[in-house]
Amino acid sequence: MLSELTKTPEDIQQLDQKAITLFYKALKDGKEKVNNIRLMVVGMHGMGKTSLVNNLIWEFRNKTHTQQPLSTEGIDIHRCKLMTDGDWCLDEELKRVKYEERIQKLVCNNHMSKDTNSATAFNDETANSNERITSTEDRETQTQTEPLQTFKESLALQTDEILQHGIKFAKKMLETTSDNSEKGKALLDESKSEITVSVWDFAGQTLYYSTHQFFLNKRSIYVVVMDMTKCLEDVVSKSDGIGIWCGLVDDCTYLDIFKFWLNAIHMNSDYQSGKRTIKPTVILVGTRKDKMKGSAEEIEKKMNMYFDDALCSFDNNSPIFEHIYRSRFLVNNLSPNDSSFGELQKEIISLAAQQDYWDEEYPVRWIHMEQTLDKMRAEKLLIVKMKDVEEQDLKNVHTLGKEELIMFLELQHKQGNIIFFNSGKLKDFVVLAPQWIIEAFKCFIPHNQKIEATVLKDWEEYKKHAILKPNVLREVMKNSPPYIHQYEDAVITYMEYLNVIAQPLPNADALDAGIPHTYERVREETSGLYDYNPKMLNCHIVPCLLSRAPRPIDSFTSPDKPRTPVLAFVFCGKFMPPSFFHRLVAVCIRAWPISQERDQYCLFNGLAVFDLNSIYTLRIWYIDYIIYARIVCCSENAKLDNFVWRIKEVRRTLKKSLKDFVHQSSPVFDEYIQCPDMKVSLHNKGLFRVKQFHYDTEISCPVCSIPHTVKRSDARKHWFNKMLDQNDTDVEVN
Ligand SMILES: Nc1nc2c(ncn2[C@@H]2O[C@H](COP(=O)(O)OP(=O)(O)OP(=O)(O)O)[C@@H](O)[C@H]2O)c(=O)[nH]1
Repeated sequence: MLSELTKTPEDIQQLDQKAITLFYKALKDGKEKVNNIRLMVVGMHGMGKTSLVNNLIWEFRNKTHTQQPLSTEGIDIHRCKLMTDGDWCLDEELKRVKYEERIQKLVCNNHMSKDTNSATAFNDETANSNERITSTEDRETQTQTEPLQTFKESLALQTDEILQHGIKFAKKMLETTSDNSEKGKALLDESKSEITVSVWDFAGQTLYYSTHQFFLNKRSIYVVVMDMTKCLEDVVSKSDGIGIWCGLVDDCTYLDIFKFWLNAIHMNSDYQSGKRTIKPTVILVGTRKDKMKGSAEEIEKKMNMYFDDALCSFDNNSPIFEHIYRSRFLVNNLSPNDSSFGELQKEIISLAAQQDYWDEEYPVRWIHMEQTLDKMRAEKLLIVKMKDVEEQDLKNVHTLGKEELIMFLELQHKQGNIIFFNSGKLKDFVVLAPQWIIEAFKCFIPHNQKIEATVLKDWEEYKKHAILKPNVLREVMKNSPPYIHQYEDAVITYMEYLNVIAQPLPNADALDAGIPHTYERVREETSGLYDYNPKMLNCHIVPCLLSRAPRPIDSFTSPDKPRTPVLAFVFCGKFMPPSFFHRLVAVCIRAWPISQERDQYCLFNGLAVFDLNSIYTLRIWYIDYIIYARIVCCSENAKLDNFVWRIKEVRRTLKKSLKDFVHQSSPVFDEYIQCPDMKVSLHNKGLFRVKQFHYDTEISCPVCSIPHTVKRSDARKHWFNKMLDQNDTDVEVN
């Protein structure tokens, strides 16, 4: 019943009962509506994103701001607040006042609640019913929660100090106003506003796709920026930043880039099929209006045609359309006083106000911890140890205690403000500035680092074969900024978690050569996968750097040897970021030894081979939006039927990993089997949707020269369970 009065954050509803009880207890001390808008400005390098962001923020537009934002090459984040006229100004100097006001409000509310106790009584009653549900668990949490009265008293003691600050602030603002500054007046009026906008200016690195899950989420409003002077079909030239684009496709066009961003937004949107939860969050913005020819009406029409053409390249029933907001904007960034910027600001706020998360309520007593994190950020800390956060918590007026602190951090993570995982080694760190993760990723990408002569040879091997030996890792760390190398453990842990790097297993030869067989087997709960950590093989592989071109896939298999049909994971919307394949390779590297040919790992750009045992190997490769897998036996006498349980296990590992990479519950890929009679595996030919065999016992093959059908039993042989014949559902193919 409490949730009828309180707009419970959706993220809370997904927590367990114990955490929910803890949250409601925290709410009893006061709650506040939180309306933070995350605005993600995305698009390719040079499209005009930064210029657009500058025109949206008062200080940048009027060039009054000298202080550099917390910035990395990857993303600039500006925290803004609304002024009375709807314009946005930087929030930095107001932060302290904002916290004080929020606390004052809590104190007032609590005083009032002494007189009119109905709401609290209701809360108490509901909480009591919660207590009844989880009585034993709750006793534990109760001991961690400071009594409400003590909290109120400690706040009351602080009230004077808070008011003093409030008065000081008011004076300061009046002084500004006496300078006839319109802005000063507006700020003073509006300092009560609860709406904040954090504007994220993304550089165009598609290479960092593995990290996008931390930035693109369902709690964001997106502005996708396109330069109206670039034709959709034009190939992006190297000087336009293809290095940054980094091989998503060769010869990629502006249309590819547009589609890349919309697909990336969709994949990270937590869209649930069937539940129709997509609400438009994407605003399309065209830049360089000044360079377009024609009347105002004509150029508006051209902009609409441009975006219509771009959107029409998606399939008819694509969910992408549901993300797109009806209003589009055309701007000239060189004209800061153009009214379109104000209109865009208003549209962003109104769009955010329509989202499910708008007006969600959070405990006011979390303000201190928010402030603590902000203070740490102000000290330019991008990442901190969890124990430091715990220490700070103890110093706060109201200590949250470990359990509530963890819940607070997990929710901050879900909102995209920090990165925090309460599991494995990751729980020892709190990433205060999510862009740190891009910095960490970047140090593994060779650029013009100065390399010690003693390491040069291994460095060259790293660039060529993506093998990161400990000395190269040390060198990479040495060359990185202090906030990276001082946190080397965290860098490695996060990069392993993201499957950017992986430690290989020793293969059978290495074991025969006397390398001890006792691996430390660590279950990383965060990845859900077993992570063998053979200490003696201390090197890592960085799959996204694999550049060696593979031989044709059929040179790896012979039609005369026992082999499974080709299993294909076909991505919906004809889009799969290459990083999905790289991450899958990382998972496989941890699961099975990498096959070797003439003492070289069989790892290529787009293809990898693993030893499942001494005679069976797994090949995985990808082309465009399809990932393929085939298991092959090198002994003519062996029977695949004797290996069936391992084959199914391999499929489950591949499928589960791909599912984990996608941050939404609706399926984004489908499983297909290639015609088992095809001698040579051809890309996107002779593929049969496995679920189709639920309805059909055989399907005719349109590809093979000799007309034939593919039988259900043949299609499902090896990779799938026989029981599928009866029990397969459309949701899960086991
Ligand atoms: N004529 C004209 N030039 C523009 C417009 N918008 C941006 N520019 C220019 O285009 C260049 C690139 O603009 P940026 O805003 O830095 O582009 P970006 O997308 O942020 O690029 P990255 O920061 O590299 O990702 C700058 O020289 C801008 O002055 C526009 O509307 N009209």
